[in-house]
Amino acid sequence: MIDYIQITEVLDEAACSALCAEIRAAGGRAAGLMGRADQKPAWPEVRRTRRAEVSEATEGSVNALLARQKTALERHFGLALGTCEKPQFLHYREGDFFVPHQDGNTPLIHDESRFRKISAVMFLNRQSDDPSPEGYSGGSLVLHGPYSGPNLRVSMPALPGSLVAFRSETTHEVTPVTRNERFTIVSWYRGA
Ligand SMILES: O=C(O)CCC(=O)C(=O)O
Ligand SMILES: [Fe+2]
Repeated sequence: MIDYIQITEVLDEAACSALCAEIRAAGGRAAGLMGRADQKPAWPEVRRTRRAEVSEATEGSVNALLARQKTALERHFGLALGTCEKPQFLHYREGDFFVPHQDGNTPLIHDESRFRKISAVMFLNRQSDDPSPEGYSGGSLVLHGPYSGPNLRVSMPALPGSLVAFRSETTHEVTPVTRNERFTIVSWYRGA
């Protein structure tokens, strides 16, 4: 089984549109991977997406929103959670993706990722196969079952304004965007 929770309507339509516009306008830079500071800044074979710097006010309101979801997530996952990492404001264009990976809390590597307990993704625009100008195609967030179990793949419903959360050790990927632009915000809750 893959354990995740989706909380709908954490952002309303107007907030989603404003965030997409701010992220698009910010331009952003190729997003990197967590790791040592001396590594190359981007890994286009592994992760291709832009990461935008938004205003302090926007980042502050997203931090507050993430803090408000904490109790529901603690209850769902049976974990005591602490603070969230600095949220990443992501802009995927056609062809952008993130290969299957874990965000942290695995016994694989001794870096900052070991403090991540719960990964959270907020969807800011709609995934749709009709050619609507606001929607995108492809770009599914897919969670994978653990390697010791059956070969499970579950696509998360990309409902704009919703937040999806899962344990950071869960393998997941973002399949390539095949049309238009995809906008998400991601962050990680650390343990208490
Ligand atoms: O954009 C997404 O849906 C998820 C991105 C992701 O997996 C990550 O940033 O670690
Ligand atoms: Fe991830």
